[in-house]
Amino acid sequence: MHTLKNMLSPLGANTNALQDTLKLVVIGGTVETARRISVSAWNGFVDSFFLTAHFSQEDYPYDWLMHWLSKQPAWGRSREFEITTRSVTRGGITQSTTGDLEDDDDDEDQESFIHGRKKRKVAFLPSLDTTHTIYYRGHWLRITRTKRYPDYGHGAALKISVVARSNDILKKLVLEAKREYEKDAEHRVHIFMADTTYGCWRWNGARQKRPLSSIVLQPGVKDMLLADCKDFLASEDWYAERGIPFRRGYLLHGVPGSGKTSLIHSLAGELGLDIYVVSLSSKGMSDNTLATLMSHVPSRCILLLEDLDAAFTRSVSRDSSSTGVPTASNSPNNSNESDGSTLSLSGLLNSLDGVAAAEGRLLFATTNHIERLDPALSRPGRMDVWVNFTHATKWQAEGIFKCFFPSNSKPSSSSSSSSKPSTDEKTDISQKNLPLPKRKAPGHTIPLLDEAEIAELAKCFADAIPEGELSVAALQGYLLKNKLRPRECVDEVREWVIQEREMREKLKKEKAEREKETEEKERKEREEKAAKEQEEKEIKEKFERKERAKGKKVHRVEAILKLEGATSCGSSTVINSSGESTPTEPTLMPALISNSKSESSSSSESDSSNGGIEADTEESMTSEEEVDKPAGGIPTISKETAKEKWVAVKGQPEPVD
Ligand SMILES: Nc1ncnc2c1ncn2[C@@H]1O[C@H](COP(=O)(O)OP(=O)(O)OP(=O)(O)O)[C@@H](O)[C@H]1O
Repeated sequence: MHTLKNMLSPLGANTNALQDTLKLVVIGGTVETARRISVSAWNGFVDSFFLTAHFSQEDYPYDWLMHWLSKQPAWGRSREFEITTRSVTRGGITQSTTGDLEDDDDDEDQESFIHGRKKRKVAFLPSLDTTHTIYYRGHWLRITRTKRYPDYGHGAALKISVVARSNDILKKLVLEAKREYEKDAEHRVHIFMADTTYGCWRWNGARQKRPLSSIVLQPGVKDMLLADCKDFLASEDWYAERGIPFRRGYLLHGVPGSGKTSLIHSLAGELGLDIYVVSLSSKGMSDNTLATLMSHVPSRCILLLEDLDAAFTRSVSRDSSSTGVPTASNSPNNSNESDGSTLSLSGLLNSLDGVAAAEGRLLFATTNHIERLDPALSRPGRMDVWVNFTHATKWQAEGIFKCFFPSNSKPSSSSSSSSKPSTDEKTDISQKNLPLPKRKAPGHTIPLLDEAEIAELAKCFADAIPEGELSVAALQGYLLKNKLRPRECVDEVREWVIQEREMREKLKKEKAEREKETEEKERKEREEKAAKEQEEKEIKEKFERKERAKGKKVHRVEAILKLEGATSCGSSTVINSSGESTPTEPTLMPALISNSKSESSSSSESDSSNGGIEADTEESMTSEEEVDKPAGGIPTISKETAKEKWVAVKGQPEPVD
């Protein structure tokens, strides 16, 4: 300090202020350094005593823990946290926590609406990049949530540290979180979609399970499928013993709106499996991407390939060279051309059952056009069970009517016989548990009819529905419109069927007209293209003929000059590629040069002397004559020479066309 004082003394009165500033800087720096040292020492201490577990968003334990954390009362007291009304986890479960902003006395079972909109509940979560401490089973947990790729909006990670001798506490924590997560996710089906950009699966939401009884199919179909799936999932050892790949494929094909997708969703709920959806025609799909996706499918899940035929409007051949690039003949959808999709059928087949393909999954594929599928794709081993979905039968119409209208559970005495479906002998076991009497009455008032009346109405409804003409989705649409008027719905159904028919006829006509117009347009385009091509061809031919004619002239002049050179004491002429000649000897040559040089002009003169009748295409003929008869008829060489020249020209080999 003394030295500093000595150094600053020449500065006079300002010295004191400067000294104070410097003192502050030195003290501040020392304090900050001490703080940093103590923080890093503390971190070192913590790291050496704490057990730390890391959880990545890409894996399930992250979801379990986030779900568990969202339920911890500690967040209600925390001074820094994140509030969200979005789904807390991949499970899409928004939890009512201690910090819930809604009234706590809201009945869980009661639907709560404000102005027709459902009230949103909020969840409290650990905020990003902050370390939170919560107490769990006699231990203090330090929890840090970070985002690894903030720019991409995903890739979060969780770090949990605890002071403990063994990692039992962390194991207990993860198990508890898993149990709670699974309990809450019990009533939901998780959907994952293929991300073709990154070649990974993205969680797309969790849907409420759909009861299998709400799917109305011909008797026995659902039972058969459910039993088959259950049997498969339970037979891993059986497959292993026989060396058969542990995979099973189901091909659901048929008309649109017949319940293919709904059935898969329902089966997933029944079997407790997640659904992994791949749209083969999506942008950027390639053999490699598909193979990567398939190799990351978990062992017990449903893998759904939607609209299988759509992918192969681009590639119908099993040829390994097939790149999936559309061709004129097999590509009705030319927009695929530039979508970057390079999926080939062989690529798909390899990813389905190649060495890297996942085992233990149930493969479901849907298509509206089974006839478009390559037999290699639908052969047993790839697609073991085929189910055809048709338009609604009367039996289905009756079933779906019963699904829509609840009845009070007391059957009337008069109707026990008529309450059975008309085709009672075909009893679908899964259809027995239709949720009719058990269903909770929603907010709006559906008149509760007794079972007998419902059965009667359902039968009348089915009678009015033509067999195999309308889709179940169309029937559902009609019933939805009349969901509060079961009786009127039946009274008006015949009228609706007529309207539907008319509408379908109209749409069919419009479609036919559109197709005709498109065809006409395409035909015109083809014709225009052909005409253009023809025109271009003609121009090219004309040009080539001209070129040939020029070539001939050059040859002939060369021949003449050679001939002349031979007769006139060895004088020589060099003719360059453009047909111009360069005399090396003056003897006789001026006349020859003028002859050869004036060829083009003489040609045009000759043309004009013919009154312009000879067009370009005839130019070669005219030129030939001109070589024999020089322009203006003035002989530039002697008769004898001309004769020799004629002989020489005729002696030239004709150029091959
Ligand atoms: N057999 C059925 N039982 C119950 N509901 C059905 C049935 N078929 C269709 N639906 C209803 O129709 C709607 C469309 O059904 P879904 O999407 O399952 O048909 P899809 O056959 O998969 O059609 P697409 O081939 O066009 O994909 C759904 O809301 C579903 O509830």
